[in-house]
Amino acid sequence: MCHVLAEVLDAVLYRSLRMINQIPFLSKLPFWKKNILDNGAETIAKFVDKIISDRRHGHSNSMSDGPDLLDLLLSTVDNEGESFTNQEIKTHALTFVLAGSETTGNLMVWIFYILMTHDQVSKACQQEIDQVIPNNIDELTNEHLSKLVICEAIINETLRLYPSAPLFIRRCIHEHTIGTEENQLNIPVGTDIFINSYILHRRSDLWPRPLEFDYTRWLRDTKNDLKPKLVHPFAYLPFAAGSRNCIGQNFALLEAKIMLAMLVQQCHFKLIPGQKIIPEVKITLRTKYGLLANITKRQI
Ligand code: HEM
Repeated sequence: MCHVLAEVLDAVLYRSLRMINQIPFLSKLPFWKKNILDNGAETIAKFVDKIISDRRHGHSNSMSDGPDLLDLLLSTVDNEGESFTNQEIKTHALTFVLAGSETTGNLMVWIFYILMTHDQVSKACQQEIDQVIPNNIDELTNEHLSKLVICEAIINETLRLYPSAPLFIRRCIHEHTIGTEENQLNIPVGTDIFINSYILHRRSDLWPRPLEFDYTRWLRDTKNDLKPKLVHPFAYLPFAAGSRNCIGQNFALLEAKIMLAMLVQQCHFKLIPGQKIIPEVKITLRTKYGLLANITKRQI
């Protein structure tokens, strides 16, 4: 299934970047990886149908302590007592899996790439975690997590240099004219605009020393605990913005902080030398050839 998903994501990206998916007439023609998209979509739909049907008939259970997302989707009713249809459950479940797994997974890869290549960052991170989190703890509490300010800053800075979802599209609903008097650009209603946060986050007019990994730019004010103000409200868009921004952003940041804290507390990571680390966009921003590390248990 992973192989099919990867192929479909690849086809979606190929078609979106060539504007094929955005033009209804072109999107129906049997070219440009359309067969991969159609066959893949069918395979994935069957796979998810089976998961839903197994859960409905009690052949599978939530693997967490309480109900999982699928249980919630199956049991939710609206004000009129109507449940979600199978199609709606399938769409929501798939959206959450697709939007929530590769993005956070790739964020963790980039965080560990930074830690393994930036000694000072790694030391500061480990020191903070060792200070805040007792060795024998089973579960992190909110109190522990809110004290991990360096971890928070490292996550923010990693998402600046390596935003895991670097491309998103917005459609213009009011005509706009942007640019300078000599160099004006008119954007008519209906224009699809690709926003590239990878480039946005590296703009030297918005970020001092834009290519340098400097987590201290995100450290909160020690007196009032406020985050530093951005030079422009839309200078930083790892989770997009507006009414269709990432619904899972708070969950993702919390999940990333917990994983970072537990892994750094328990393990030692060393980059295997001689690797080419090249960022590649396949819907999400990943390392083209993976990231190999030696992981050993820390003596604590
Ligand atoms: C580091 C992790 C994550 C990043 C960088 C990220 C980024 C984004 C971005 C940029 C969008 C906007 C896409 C667009 O407008 O086309 C988005 C949408 C979305 N994300 Fe995330 N995301 C992350 C994690 C998650 C998680 C963990 C979940 C779910 C548990 C999630 C669920 C969603 C959903 C459902 C949408 C669509 C919202 C809508 O259209 O109204 N994301 N995400």
